[in-house]
Amino acid sequence: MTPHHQITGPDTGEVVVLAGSIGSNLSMWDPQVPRLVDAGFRVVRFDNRGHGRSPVPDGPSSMADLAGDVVELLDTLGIERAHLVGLSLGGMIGMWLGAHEPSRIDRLVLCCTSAKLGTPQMWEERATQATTKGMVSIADGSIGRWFTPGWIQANPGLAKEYHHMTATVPAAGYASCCAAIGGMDLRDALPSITAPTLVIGGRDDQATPPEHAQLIADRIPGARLELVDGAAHLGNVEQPEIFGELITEHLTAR
Ligand SMILES: O=C(O)CC1=CCC(=O)O1
Repeated sequence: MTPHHQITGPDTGEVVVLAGSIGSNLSMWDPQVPRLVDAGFRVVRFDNRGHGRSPVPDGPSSMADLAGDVVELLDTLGIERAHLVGLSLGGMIGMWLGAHEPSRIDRLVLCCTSAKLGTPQMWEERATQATTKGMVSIADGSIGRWFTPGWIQANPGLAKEYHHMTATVPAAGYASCCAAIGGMDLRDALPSITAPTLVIGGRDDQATPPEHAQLIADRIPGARLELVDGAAHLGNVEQPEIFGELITEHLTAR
C-alpha cells in the first residue's frame, strides 16, 4: 500500500527518505527536515502503514510488507534510488531494503534500531495491549522509553505532543506493525548490505540499547558507529543538532 507522505525541498535534490518509529507519524522528523533541505536534499517522509494518515492494514504485517510500501512509494514518485534514514522500526525497514533491494538504496543511516528486537511473544503481548487496553496505555509506556526523564521534565509540552502522537495511532495499525517487529530477524542479512552505512545509537536508549547498534555496525561491512550522549530512543528529538549533523555529514561526504 502506498503510504501517506510529504515531500520537502528542491525537485532536483538527491532524495532522502525518512522512515520512523512504531507509534509515530512523519512529524517525528520535524527537527531534521530544515537542515536536510538547506543541504540541498529532497526530503520524502512517510507514515508507516496503520500510522498517521496511511491506510490501516487488515491483520499482521511483515517487515517485507513495510519495506514493500517504501518501494511502492519510490515507484509512485518515479524515484529509482534514494538515501534512507530510519529510526527504530524505520531503521529495520532500512536494513531490510539494504539487504533485499540494494539497487534502490544509496546511503543508509540507521538510528536507535535493532536487527532483532525482543521476542515474538513480547510483541504479541504489546499488540494485545494496544487492541484491548487502547493506545493511551501504549503511549503511557512508550514516552518513558522514547525520552530520558530529564528531557521529559524540561520539555513537558513536547512530551505531551509525542504522547498524543502515539495515543492517536489506530490500535489495529500499531498491532499490525508489532507483528512485523516480532517476526523480524535481520542479523544474518546484515553482511550483505553494501550501502555506505552510519549507525547512530543513544547511550540512554533502553528500547534498542547501544549493544544493538554495535552489532549492526559490526556486521555491515564498513559501517561506522556513533553513540550519542543524552539520547534515549527518539534520539533525533532529544539531540536534534547532533543527529542532524551526523546524518547530513554522512549523506554529503564525498
Ligand atoms: O517500544 C518502543 O516504543 C520502542 C520501539 C521499538 C521499535 C520501535 O519502532 O520503537
